Amino acid sequence: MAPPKWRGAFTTAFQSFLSGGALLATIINWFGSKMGENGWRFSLGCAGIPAAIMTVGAFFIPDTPSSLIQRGQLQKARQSLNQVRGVDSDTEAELNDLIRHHEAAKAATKQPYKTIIQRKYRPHLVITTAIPTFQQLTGINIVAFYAPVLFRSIGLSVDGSLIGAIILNFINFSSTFVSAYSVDRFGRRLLFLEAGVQMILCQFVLAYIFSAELGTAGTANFSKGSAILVLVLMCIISAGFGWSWGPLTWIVPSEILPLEVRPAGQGICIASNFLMTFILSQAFLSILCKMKYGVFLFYAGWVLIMTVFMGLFMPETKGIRLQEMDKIWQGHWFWYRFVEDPSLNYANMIDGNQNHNQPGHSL
Ligand SMILES: OC[C@H]1O[C@](O)(CO)[C@@H](O)[C@@H]1O
Repeated sequence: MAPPKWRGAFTTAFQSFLSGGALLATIINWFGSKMGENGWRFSLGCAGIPAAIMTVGAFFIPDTPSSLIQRGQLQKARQSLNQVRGVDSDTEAELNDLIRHHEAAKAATKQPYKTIIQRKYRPHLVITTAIPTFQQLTGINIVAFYAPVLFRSIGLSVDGSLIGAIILNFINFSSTFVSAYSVDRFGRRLLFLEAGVQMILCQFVLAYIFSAELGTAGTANFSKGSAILVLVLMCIISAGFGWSWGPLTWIVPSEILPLEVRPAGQGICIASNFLMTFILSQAFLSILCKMKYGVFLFYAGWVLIMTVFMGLFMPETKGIRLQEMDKIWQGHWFWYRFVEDPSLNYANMIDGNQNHNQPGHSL
C-alpha cells in the first residue's frame, strides 16, 4: 500500500512501535518496582491496554487494494488505490499489475509452501529466512532481556540497572527514526553494512573490557569508568540495531516476496525470528557461564558473518516497485541463475535463440 519511494519509511513504523512498546514496558516496570508487592500486578495489567486498543482499532483499518482485488471488488480496489496515491495519479497500470500478480498468486496459493521451495524462489526463500534468523544473532534480545542483570553484574544498583535498561530501549526506539529518514534516501544495504561494522567493533571492545575487568572468574568489581563505558557501548549497539537489522528485517521480506509466495514467506520470516529468539534466550545463561566475556566475541563473529552475507547476497531494493523486483535478481551476480527472465524467454520465442541468462549488472 505504501508508495515505493517511501515504502521503507512506512514499514519502519512496525519496528518503531515494537521498540516503543518495549520502552514503555521498561518504564512501567520501573514504576512497578517502586510499588511494593503489587508492582507486578500493575505491570501485567498494563499489558491489557494495547491489546484493547488493537481490538477496537481493527474495526477502523481500511481494506488494501490487494485485499479488495483478492475478493473480486475491482471498483473498490480502484477507488482505494486512487485514495492512497491521490486523484491526480495514473493508477491504472499499478492496478493492472496488482491484478496480474493476484492471478499468479491464486494459481500458486493452493500449495504455498511447495511453491516457495521452487528453484526460482530460492533468493526469496534464502533471504527471507536468513535475515530474521541473523537479526537475533546480533544479540539484541540478550541486551533487551538481560540488560538489568548485566548492569547489576557490573556493579550498578537495582534502580540504576532499570534506568540503564530504559536508556537502552530509548536509544533503540529513537534510532528507528534515523532508519525511517535514511532507508529510502541511502538504501538498505548501506544501513546493514554500516551498522554491522559498528556492532562488531563495540562487541570487540565489550569483550575486552569484560575480560580485563572480570577475567574468566567473573568475581572482580567493575570500575565506575568501565561500567559507564559498557553502558555507552551497549547504547551504540542498540542504535546500530535500531536503524538497521531492527526495521530492515521486516522491510526487506515484505518488499522482495512476490504476492504468490508472500503469505508463506512472511510466515517463514516470523517463525525463523521467533524460533531464534527462543533458542538464544534459553541458551544465553549457559553460553554466558561457559564463555564469560567470550559471549561478546560469539555475537561479534555472527555479526561479521551476516554483514559479509548481506554485502554479497542482498541486492539494493530501494524504490523498486514490487512488480519490478524480478529485475534485481536477474541482475545480481549470484541470484541471476535461479530466476527466470521473462523478457529473454519472449525473445527466444520470437527469434528462436537459445540465450542463457546473463547478469546485466552487479548490484
Ligand atoms: O524486530 C524485532 C526485534 O526487535 C526488538 O524489539 C528490539 O528492538 C527485539 O526485542 C525483537 O526481537
